[in-house]
Amino acid sequence: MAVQRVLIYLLRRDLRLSDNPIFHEIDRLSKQSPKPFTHVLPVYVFPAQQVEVSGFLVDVDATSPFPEARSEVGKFWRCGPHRVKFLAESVWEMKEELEKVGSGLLVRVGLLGQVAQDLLHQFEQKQGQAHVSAVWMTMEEGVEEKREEREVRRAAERAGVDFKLWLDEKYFVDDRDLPFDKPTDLPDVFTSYRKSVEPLREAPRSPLPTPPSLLPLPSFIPDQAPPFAIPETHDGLEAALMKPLEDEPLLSEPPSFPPGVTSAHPFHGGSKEGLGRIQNLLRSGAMSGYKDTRNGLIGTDFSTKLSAWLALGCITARQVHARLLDFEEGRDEQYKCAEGYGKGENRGTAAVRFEMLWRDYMRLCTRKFGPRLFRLQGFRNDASYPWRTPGAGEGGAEVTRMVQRFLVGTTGTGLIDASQRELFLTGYTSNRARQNVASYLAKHLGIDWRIGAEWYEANLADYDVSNNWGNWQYVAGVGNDPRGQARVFNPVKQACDYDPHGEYCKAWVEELRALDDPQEIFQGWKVGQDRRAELGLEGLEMVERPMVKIDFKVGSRGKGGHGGGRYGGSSRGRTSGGRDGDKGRGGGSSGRGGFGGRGKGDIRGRGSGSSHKLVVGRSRVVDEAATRTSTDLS
Ligand SMILES: Cc1cc2nc3c(=O)[nH]c(=O)nc-3n(C[C@H](O)[C@H](O)[C@H](O)COP(=O)(O)OP(=O)(O)OC[C@H]3O[C@@H](n4cnc5c(N)ncnc54)[C@H](O)[C@@H]3O)c2cc1C
Repeated sequence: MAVQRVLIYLLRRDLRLSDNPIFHEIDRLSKQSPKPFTHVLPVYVFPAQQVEVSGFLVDVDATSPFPEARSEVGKFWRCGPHRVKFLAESVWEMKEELEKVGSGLLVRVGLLGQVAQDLLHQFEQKQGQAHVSAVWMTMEEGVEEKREEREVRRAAERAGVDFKLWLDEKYFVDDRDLPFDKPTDLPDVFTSYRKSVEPLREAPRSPLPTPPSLLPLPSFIPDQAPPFAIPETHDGLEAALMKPLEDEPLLSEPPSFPPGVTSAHPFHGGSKEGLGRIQNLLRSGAMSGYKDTRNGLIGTDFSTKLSAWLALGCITARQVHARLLDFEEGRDEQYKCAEGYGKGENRGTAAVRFEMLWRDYMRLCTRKFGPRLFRLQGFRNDASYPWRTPGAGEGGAEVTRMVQRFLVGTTGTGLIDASQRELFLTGYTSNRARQNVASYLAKHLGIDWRIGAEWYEANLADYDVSNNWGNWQYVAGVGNDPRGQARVFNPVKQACDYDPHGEYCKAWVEELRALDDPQEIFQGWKVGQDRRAELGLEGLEMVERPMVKIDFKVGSRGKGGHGGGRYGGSSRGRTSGGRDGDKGRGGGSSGRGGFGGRGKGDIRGRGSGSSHKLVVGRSRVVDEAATRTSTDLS
């Protein structure tokens, strides 16, 4: 029997068959004679430093050889239940899709470099039967991801096997079309970058076709290294990934899912649902209305909700763009009943392209600044802010307690508490809410913004290293925001603008449902002592001891309108100006278990009792003046 020439393809955040440069190339090469490879082994590795893999242990006595996948500052699980589920679904669908085209997917756990080394070693033992000709994978940004690439390269070199790092073509503007050569040439202001690649509608390349079939798996399939075992079903896989998170939940006393509320992100992982979502948005008209609804808070359709599929590479930005073009040019009859069909680019479709360019930009910033993405001083390398840190130092205990309340959503500021509970319970919260939460932690509380970024990493279904850490930096004032520390969101004013009747806050913060006056919903502490018992608010820490009292006169606003359905459903967000280009863009570890594990995740907790005015960065006190600043900016 002829020796099989095997290509190993290590999948990462490129979990799709269509518009995938590696599968496309495999398909092309398989038509050549002689073929460079006779067999292909696609492999997905759950990376042990990012995803907790102890749930795959088979032997009860076995101890995981890997440290727990916990964040650096807060010690949170790095990949919480919502992303675990979305990821498991995406990986499993990838496996099934590959099986349909004559291939398959090998699922493994461990450190990518070690797994690669182990696979290559096992193949070496089978010299007469199969020979690995090459290892391919796509390139990612991020410190860990780069380390993984170096380790896989080294493993391949040691085994005398070719290694190739591919560009993952999942972004809007292809790297090969960037108007600069070196990462350091990326402008530090988004607008300058945007202008350099405009017109956006002409910028992306066309998606690559889906291979109709693939070369088969090799006849020898290497084993998973002990002490782990890989489940053979999707349910088994998800259960193994969930186990450590269930044994030690992110919060010991989590908020419960409030009655009558539906998730704004009820979606599942995998390309099929992602691509279907783009079509639904176009058919329903939601894509065309996006510019006007994107600052909404309630429902599935105020924004695209494409982020989680984009983050894992289940879909690509240029697939979104291609479908927008089909709609705009009137080339796809399925959209013909939707407003704007065949009428060219509209405000909504243009705005979606604009946001996808932000995603590109954040990724390019990671490439430019490397490890500074994760540093407290940020891209700006600004060490001037007196960040407050939890832990043993002076005032550290109070900060620890504040962080616990921030995580469970009992701060006393309605919008922040609603968003934090929504995030924890559903794995999603809107961009508007994210901006406010980040600004609240970093600027109103002056607390180390990395704790917030880590909490988002743990909870977001759509976590993306560049988007998350880049946006946190941006809002915290240490990233690539030309306005830096001057940009502050007043979450009370923002609630008035984007949740004028308090529907969103009441949906997620059940304790506030007895209230009608938005002024009280957004700032529970404004409810008079005499009414607290009657309204069931007596003894609530968030009402009696808000972490900060952020003033804003509700009556002074009055934009009116709000997002439709009560507590969720498929309503669209309210129409509101929001930002315009760059202008309004806003916008000490506690040991194992971190804050959530030990915290009294109490809705009616005792708390530190401290309620204080805002202390931020350079001793700025956010008051009426800052409120005005916030009004101007967002
Ligand atoms: C503090 C903070 C943390 C964030 N963390 C993440 C994260 O981990 N992963 C993530 O994908 N996005 C993150 N974002 C960006 C943004 O909030 C989400 O992309 C968006 O809310 C996802 O919902 P959507 O798909 O409906 O977005 P839409 O409004 O429909 O936007 C379409 C797409 O454009 C991209 N996009 C939109 N806004 C941004 C932005 N500000 N920066 C970069 N790309 C953007 C996303 O890929 C999104 O899917 C963060 C924003 C903030 C302020």
